[in-house]
Amino acid sequence: MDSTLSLVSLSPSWIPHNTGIFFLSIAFLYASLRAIYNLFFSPLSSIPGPWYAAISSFWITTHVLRLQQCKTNHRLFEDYGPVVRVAPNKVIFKDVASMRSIYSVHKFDKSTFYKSLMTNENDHAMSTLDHAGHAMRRKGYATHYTPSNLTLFQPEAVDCTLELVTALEQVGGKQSVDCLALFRHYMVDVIIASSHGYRQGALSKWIVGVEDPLSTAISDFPKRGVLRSAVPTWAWDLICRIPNNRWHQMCDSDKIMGEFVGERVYERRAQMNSGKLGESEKVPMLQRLLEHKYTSTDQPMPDHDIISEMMGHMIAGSDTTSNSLSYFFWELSRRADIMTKLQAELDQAIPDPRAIPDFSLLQRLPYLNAFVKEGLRIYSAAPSPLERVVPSSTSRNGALDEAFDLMGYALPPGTIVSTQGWSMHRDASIFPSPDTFLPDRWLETFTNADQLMKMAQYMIPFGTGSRVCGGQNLAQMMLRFSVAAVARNFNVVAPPETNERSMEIRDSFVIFPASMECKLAFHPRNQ
Ligand code: HEM
Repeated sequence: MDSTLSLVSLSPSWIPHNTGIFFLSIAFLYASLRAIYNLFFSPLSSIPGPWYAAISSFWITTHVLRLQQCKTNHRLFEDYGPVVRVAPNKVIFKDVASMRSIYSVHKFDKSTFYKSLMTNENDHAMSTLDHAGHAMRRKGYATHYTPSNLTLFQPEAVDCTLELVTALEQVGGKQSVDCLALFRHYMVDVIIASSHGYRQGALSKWIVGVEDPLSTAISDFPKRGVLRSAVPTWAWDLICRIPNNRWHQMCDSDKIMGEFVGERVYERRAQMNSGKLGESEKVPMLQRLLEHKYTSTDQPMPDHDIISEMMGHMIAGSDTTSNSLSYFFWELSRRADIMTKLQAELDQAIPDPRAIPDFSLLQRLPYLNAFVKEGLRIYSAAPSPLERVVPSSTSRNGALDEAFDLMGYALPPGTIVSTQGWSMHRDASIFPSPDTFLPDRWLETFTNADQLMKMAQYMIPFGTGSRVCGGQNLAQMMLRFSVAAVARNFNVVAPPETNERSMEIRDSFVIFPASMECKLAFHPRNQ
């Protein structure tokens, strides 16, 4: 009894008079104990990496916010080897066998990072985390992007590309154009043509200075996402009220796209219901989704899922392709040697510069293909860590709490694990002089078949495994159409403001130039 009393009477003297300091001390003690646990006692303690990355996520977050995550991770691989702990619960690796195991064999679920890519406050294929839920969604759209189905949309792709050439001719090299915007509008037209089945005319509007609100919304969406994830909901509602039209437009980008797609969904459903749509082999993706039934429920795909899926493809397909193209042409503007070889091949293959050949012919042009592959190696649009989560069991017999073996390290369930294209594509043992843009490394010779196969295994510009880019065939087609048509018709010149510094790569899942623009002049060639 005495002792209890003395404890009670003693306790106030244990608590510092200032409660703020008391709670700060508790927080500090907790953080220190956590840091000690993370550093010395966590199951990930034996994995190489800087100590400051192991104790908290703060360090890697600063690099994410500085838009330098890929380069930072790459330096870590150089310093610590192919497996690195980058945060208390995050491990990155650079290894082909582990990559196959995680993305293709075990098909780990995605990390919650992907929720930041949700559209219309709803999931689409890319943001669906779990494997089963994703498989159901992917089934709805996958056939749209098969090579044979895309062949049906070649006329639209060619039309859009000819419009691109005409637009550049109108400018006539007299002034430079921002390629990020130019190719975004081009890709919006292509994607809308194949997914909705009509011409948006975004590029023709842009070239005469008329805004296309849909293209603006697509470009605003990622910026909105970054802001949206950084502030709490109540603060988001407040900052969206800042009285500025351009600001409102950015805040509303998700809504603008949602309304655009929503209207088309209801319109097309009405046409389908009234039997106005005849039988046709050429079916836009929207119609495919409207006819799709989820296998788990045998119910039609709900409209809000269709809207989000359509929006997801607009976002996934436009800035990725346009940013890659901008970097491809920037490279051509400063590498006369490459442009000369490319134009020599194109001049022969495309005698009439305005007659864009069939895609099957472009696929057979060795230098064009080598150029695109090298472009996707160095300027792959999404070279960031593709995060997955170690599940509670990776064994076939369903044993629980089994650690996953990653190159000799046991990763417990819940660990976030990833590889990044940036580093796979810059592995010097596979790609000699990895930072040099060298299309010739991809050209077949009598002796390099093994080397080419190895290089192909390390190439993941479109991701890999069950979550590989759904639109990669469309992207591959459009990269070839646009490079062939533009390089056949124009020489590319970079004005002084477009230089190493302005084009330095920043990454926020997708890459973009530090200056947020890529101005280039396209001078018509003397044919
Ligand atoms: C150069 C252009 C492109 C690049 C570099 C690229 C890259 C990628 C990557 C790396 C992923 C995988 C993300 C992950 O595993 O976490 C992905 C997913 C996806 N991409 Fe692309 N992409 C491009 C163009 C396109 C186009 C043109 C479309 C369609 C119009 C598209 C639609 C998609 C979709 C739907 C997904 C999600 C796939 C799924 O989970 O089912 N992409 N893309």
